[in-house]
Amino acid sequence: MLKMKNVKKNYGNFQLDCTLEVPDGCITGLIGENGAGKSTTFKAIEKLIFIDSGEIEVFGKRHTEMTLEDKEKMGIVLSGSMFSEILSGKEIIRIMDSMYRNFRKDRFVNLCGKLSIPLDQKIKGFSSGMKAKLKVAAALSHEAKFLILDEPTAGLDVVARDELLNLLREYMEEDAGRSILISSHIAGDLEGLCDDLYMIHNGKIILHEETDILLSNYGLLKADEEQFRKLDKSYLLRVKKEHYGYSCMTDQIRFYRENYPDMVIEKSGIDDVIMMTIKGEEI
Ligand SMILES: Nc1ncnc2c1ncn2[C@@H]1O[C@H](COP(=O)(O)OP(=O)(O)OP(=O)(O)O)[C@@H](O)[C@H]1O
Repeated sequence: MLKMKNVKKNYGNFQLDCTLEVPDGCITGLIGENGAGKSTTFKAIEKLIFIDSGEIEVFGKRHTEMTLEDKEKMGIVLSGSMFSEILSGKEIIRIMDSMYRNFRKDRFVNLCGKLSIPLDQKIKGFSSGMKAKLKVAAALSHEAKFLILDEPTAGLDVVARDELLNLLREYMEEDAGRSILISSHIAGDLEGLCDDLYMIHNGKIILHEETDILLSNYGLLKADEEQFRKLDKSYLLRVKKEHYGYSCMTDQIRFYRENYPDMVIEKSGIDDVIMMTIKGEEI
């Protein structure tokens, strides 16, 4: 669905250098802290900015060869506001209808009902959660094959976030050929949804892994100085000095559990993997 190869964009001290892929039928997540480069990556895909170098391919076509029809097959959620505040939900329907040949008004109205978005009110009266939900309802209403969702859960409470993630799962179930690229700085949102995850830090992809593997094979070893000295370090990815000795991240938790039964070894959550990848040192 999407291939990005060495896509570079310079903004003064910041340089994006991104290589990633979203396979057909998959949900791929992009996780990174504020300023990591998530929105810049999305804007590059959506052709909202010029890139300095690199290659982007969407729907098997080079970016430069994309037609208006191809663009209509992308369902986009931008991180900032997308619709003018003076518009009402009903006016959004008119705009969407004129923009997308495949706009499904009944679907949009139905989604807005499900998400408690009042279509007769102006957007300026919406809460930030309602504005976030409106953007997703619009992206899901024109038969897009590829959803590109930049922080769609930002500003949502736990219940609304769950509702929205369920809508995305349903959208994928309707058609096996659809794909999603979704960003968040909340790992919990993405781990229950995505097939694979990329982590971006300072504009660079620092880790790419299937979510199942991240959750089943990655672990954190807590070793004192003596344990660390004797430890087989073949399968350690990152090490960090701690007051008790060292915390070590591995993607072979079974190996260490079998061979070091006396050591404290915990499964790592995605937040741990992010922390260790950023703060830990390579071994
Ligand atoms: N138009 C621009 N001009 C100059 N610098 C920019 C511009 N857009 C983004 N940047 C810089 O690029 C870097 C990455 O920003 P980006 O918005 O991609 O991060 P992000 O991961 O989406 O962050 P957040 O989670 O805060 O939205 C930041 O340092 C930002 O200041």
